[in-house]
Amino acid sequence: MFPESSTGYSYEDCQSTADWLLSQTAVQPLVGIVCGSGMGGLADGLKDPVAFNYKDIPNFPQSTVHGHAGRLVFGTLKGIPCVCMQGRFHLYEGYAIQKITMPMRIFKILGVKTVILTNAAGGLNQDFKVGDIMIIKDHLNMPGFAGNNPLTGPNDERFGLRFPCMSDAYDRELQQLALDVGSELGFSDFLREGVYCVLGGPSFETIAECRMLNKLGADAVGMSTVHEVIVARHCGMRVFALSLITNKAVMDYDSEEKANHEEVLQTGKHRAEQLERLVSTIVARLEHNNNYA
Ligand SMILES: O=P(O)(O)O[C@@H]1C[C@H](O)[C@@H](CO)O1
Ligand SMILES: Nc1nc2[nH]cnc2c(=O)[nH]1
Repeated sequence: MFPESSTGYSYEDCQSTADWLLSQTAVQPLVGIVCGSGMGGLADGLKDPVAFNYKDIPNFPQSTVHGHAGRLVFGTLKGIPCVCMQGRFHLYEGYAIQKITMPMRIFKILGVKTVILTNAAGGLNQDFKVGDIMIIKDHLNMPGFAGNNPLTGPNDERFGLRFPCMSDAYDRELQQLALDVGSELGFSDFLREGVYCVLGGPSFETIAECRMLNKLGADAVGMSTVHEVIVARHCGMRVFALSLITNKAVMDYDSEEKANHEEVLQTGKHRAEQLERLVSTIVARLEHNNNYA
């Protein structure tokens, strides 16, 4: 039904990839970061980086999308040991959903307690502007409605429960921390909260689809993150996620705007500096609150 949908990676496969990585770096990460389209600069902020190309990591898929470098970078951010995916995997690249989410299980075995995910998204909420940063408070999992969920297949209890709860997927303390940090940094004017909806992509949405998603309660639409969140929560890591609103979803038949990947990457560059400050300050505060887990 879906690409290789019944064949995930076994616990042993994930363990051997994690062991391989740990044998090559002294960094034992407590925080895992996933960079969205055009946001790879987040990884460049890591001190004393040790980087691996995905093609050199056993069992790892390859990045195929412009704006996703395809490197796993270990290092410290404000003194906190981190691992950063400079490039993620998407359903539309043709990978099985279990494959695109496998790095979350590697994070878990590496010792990561908190995962911070970023993405580029189209703004459906009419109050949002291009360049806004939306703290994700909840999601709509459209591929999941059609039966494409990363936890499909045999459940290995070493990762987590067969039926994990998702009503607490996005950690509320971390959302509040991000609001506080954003306010201190003077970012409140472009910091928002909302619901992210994932679709399969790679085509952008029609006008009718955008209108429908907005009516269903989505504030932003994209092609990632939710699958990773489900797998990260399944194995008990705390999750914080944010969307950079890179373009306004087209909701009006008179509009001349057309969604395109170049605009997405451009907006990422514009907000890169603030995004990096927001994320690194949140990471630093995780230490102060001692709230890794
Ligand atoms: O990896 P993210 O979700 O940031 O990437 C978004 C979705 C598509 O991959 C791409 C469209 O421009 O950006
Ligand atoms: N599906 C979707 N993904 C995006 N990623 C960045 N912008 C968009 C968008 O408008 N729609």
